Amino acid sequence: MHAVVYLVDAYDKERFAESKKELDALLSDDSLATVPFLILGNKIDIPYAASEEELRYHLGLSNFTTGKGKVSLSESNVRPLEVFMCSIVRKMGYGEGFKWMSQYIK
Ligand SMILES: Nc1nc2c(ncn2[C@@H]2O[C@H](COP(=O)(O)OP(=O)(O)OP(=O)(O)O)[C@@H](O)[C@H]2O)c(=O)[nH]1
Repeated sequence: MHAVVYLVDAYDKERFAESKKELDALLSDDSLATVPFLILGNKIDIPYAASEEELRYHLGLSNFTTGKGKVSLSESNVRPLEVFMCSIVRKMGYGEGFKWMSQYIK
């Protein structure tokens, strides 16, 4: 596997704990230890949806993301991981996420 794209419903706040549990299981999977993780917070077209900061907090990623834009991690042992907010129905946000992720796929 070259990458993981993890799509979270940012509107479904009651299930953030469940999302965190699933994500933690993937993050601790040895076979995925070096692959980039793109976390997408979907449904931001709905006003009640969580903000990026809120989603990071609930998924336990507040101090864990590696930076947007071009961040070279090849010299380090750090796994690329970033959160991008999106609305799939509005076709927005995820393009930036996939672009970010593509720089880390060998
Ligand atoms: N408002 C909005 N609705 C969306 C978006 N993306 C998908 N949906 C809608 O969400 C519905 C799919 O429901 P979800 O609950 O997200 O699907 P799921 O993840 O397969 O189901 P669960 O595992 O039960 O969460 C469909 O009606 C989609 O049209 C989005 O960006 N904005």
